[in-house]
Amino acid sequence: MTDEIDYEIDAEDLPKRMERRELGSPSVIVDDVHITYRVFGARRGGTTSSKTSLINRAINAGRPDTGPITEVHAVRGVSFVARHGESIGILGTNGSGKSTLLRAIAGVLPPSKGRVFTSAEPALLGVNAALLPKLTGERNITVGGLALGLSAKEVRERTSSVADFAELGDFLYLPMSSYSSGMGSRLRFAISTMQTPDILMIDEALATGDSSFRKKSTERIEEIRDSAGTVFFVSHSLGSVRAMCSRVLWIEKGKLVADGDVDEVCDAYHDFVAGRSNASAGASLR
Ligand SMILES: Nc1ncnc2c1ncn2[C@@H]1O[C@H](COP(=O)(O)OP(=O)(O)OP(=O)(O)O)[C@@H](O)[C@H]1O
Repeated sequence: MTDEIDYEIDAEDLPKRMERRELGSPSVIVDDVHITYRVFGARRGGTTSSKTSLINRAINAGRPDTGPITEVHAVRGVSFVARHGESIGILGTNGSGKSTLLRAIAGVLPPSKGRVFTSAEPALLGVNAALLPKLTGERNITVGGLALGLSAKEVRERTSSVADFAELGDFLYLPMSSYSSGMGSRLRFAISTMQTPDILMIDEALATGDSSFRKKSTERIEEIRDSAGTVFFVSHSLGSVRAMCSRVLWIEKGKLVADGDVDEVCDAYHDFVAGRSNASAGASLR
């Protein structure tokens, strides 16, 4: 499908490419990681056989019936090593396992098999980053800053610069539920980077930013790389990945199909998506 690549960002809107840097020691080691979701109550394709469901029924007698269980094998044996100073783009078509992999690296989802080692606790910045819609922007900055391990004094000192970065204006004192999606994602980015994280993981969070915010956030990502941090960046925008990343991982159906040079992997991914979309257009004409 063509909408899997975001063509809406103009090339001139994008910041200039990030400079190459000397790479440091490993910051993240992902070793043959598999992640399987178990979905309860699915109606079709459940993994329970009639024999096991009989046993389950006997064991669960008297408990509420959750129905059969379907397993979704979202990540299948992914391995790579990330180093300090790298900015790594993660590409893949819808449902290929990008967000799942990111959440496993962040420690939010335990792998069902394999291991993840990180040199520090990663800061996961995603569309679902835990900000509380009923609280004002100001309170969210306080809660987010404390959750990142800053002291109350540090949070107070940094609140106005976070609000300025997120361009909230007077909305700072209004509940987040009144924010536009762009404001929300700017605030998420500003909070997640109020302390320079060793490992920053960004999941589509810049998609709603305008070009000036993209420029500012790219500069902030550069600063994080300068301080020898590692940045992971999940995006459907090939332009942003080309501009912001020094390496690209491409995941398809849960498997790592390419890991390497930004232009080589982006070009191959582009051709793959274009080929799929041509094939489906051909199929619909028949
Ligand atoms: N909580 C969940 N429970 C069950 N299955 C899930 C869950 N989250 C994701 N999945 C499934 O795991 C697979 C990978 O999903 P994931 O969100 O990681 O893909 P993605 O590459 O980030 O997709 P997208 O680009 O559409 O955001 C998909 O088949 C999805 O349906």
